[in-house]
Amino acid sequence: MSVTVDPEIAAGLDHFRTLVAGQQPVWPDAEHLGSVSERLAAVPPLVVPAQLETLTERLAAAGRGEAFLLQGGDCAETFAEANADRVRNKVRTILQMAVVLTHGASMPVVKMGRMAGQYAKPRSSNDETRDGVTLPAYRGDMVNGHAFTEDARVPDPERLLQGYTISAATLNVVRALTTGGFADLRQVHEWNRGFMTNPAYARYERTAAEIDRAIRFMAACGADFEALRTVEFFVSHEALLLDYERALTRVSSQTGLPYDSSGHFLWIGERTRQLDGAHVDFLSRISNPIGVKLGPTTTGDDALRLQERLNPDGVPGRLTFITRMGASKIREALPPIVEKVTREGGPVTWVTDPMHGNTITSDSGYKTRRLEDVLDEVRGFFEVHRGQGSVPGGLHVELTGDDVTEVLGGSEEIDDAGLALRYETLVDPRLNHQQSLEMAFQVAEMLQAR
Ligand SMILES: O=C[C@H](O)[C@H](O)COP(=O)(O)O
Ligand SMILES: C=C(OP(=O)(O)O)C(=O)O
Repeated sequence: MSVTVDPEIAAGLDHFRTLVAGQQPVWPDAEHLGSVSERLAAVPPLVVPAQLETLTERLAAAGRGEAFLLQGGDCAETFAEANADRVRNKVRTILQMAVVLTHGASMPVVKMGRMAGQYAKPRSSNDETRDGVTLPAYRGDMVNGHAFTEDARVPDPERLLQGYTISAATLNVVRALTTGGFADLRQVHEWNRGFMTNPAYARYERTAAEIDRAIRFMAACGADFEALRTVEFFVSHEALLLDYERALTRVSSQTGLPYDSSGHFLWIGERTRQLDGAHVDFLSRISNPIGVKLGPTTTGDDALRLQERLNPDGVPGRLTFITRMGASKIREALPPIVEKVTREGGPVTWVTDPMHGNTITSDSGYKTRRLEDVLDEVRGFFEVHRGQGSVPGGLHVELTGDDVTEVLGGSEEIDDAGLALRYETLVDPRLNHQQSLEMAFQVAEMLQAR
């Protein structure tokens, strides 16, 4: 008698439940979580396997130095800001940065949002205390509310369903923008409209004028520009809430492989990358392209073991290491890691996150970062890879398309007093639209030198 084994069980997708999972909310009602998980297991996927294969190829190209990954978006997306304006502003910022990079370095740019799913956050502390009152920390809109009240801070599984719905709606806007004409390269001037008063925008305008001229020249030569109408755009988030990620995982009837349909690219954070932990186990079993954040305490052995565990077959583009060392540490901390993985491991796409190792508290008490530190870490990243003969394959940044004042510096010289003007993030500080463009111009120069 033949026995049919459920493909999800055969793939060991629930093995992570036997392991330690860091940074999980304490859900007050296990039955409620169970019923939400069942509902999520039946919803349509947000992404499909063919897109994941394409992205794996793109990331492999970035790993070989034939493309460059630009991954950006909010630290913590919120449900309230999942509206057309905010999504459009972020997509536009990424498109503008990509234009600057492509133009400056003649390099295809793989465009990816930290978007449509970035609703859960790891925290340094489980609690937050204000004026003698202690409540559970805010862990992202997919877990609890940001308001400092007892009710809001209780983790609520219904938020997982809301997160799915809002991810779907966000993805819908992203698709409409990237395939419906807004992202057409012939709109390169239009994206800058209303932003013309500072040096980064003026510089962007000159780049746009050159691109425009080149397009008009090619059009006059009879070139077909239909391909410029749409852009390939992927979405990503931290795979933190394993109950959600597991419920969104489907086994493809075509390939027989499990894929997590919650986003194209998923990463594990610095706080949950333990080799014997639940997150590494779960990500080792899905076939999406995946990333791991590596902080300054990572050893070469840690990185090598992760590479062996998460990409045992050495598939190019499957694994991205996103290093986030801090500007003052990267030049010492990164070389031994790159050396070990390059000498003894399989293919890896190396990406820099110059945000998370450079967080400081300003004198007035804001959690912030200095743009100069952020840029210095990117510079260090390029220097280390040049020294090691490896490839700096991409940039991962926390940014917004709006004129917030959360990061110090830039040509508008945001200082400590200026932070108060428009400090809106619920967790970590993001580059604003103009700082993002400034960064793109500097990174384009580094890429050109590469
Ligand atoms: O985005 C990264 C982390 O979630 C964040 O830095 C944690 O912030 P905390 O130290 O305020 O908890
Ligand atoms: C938490 C994050 O980063 P890290 O894991 O690098 O601290 C993040 O990118 O939101």
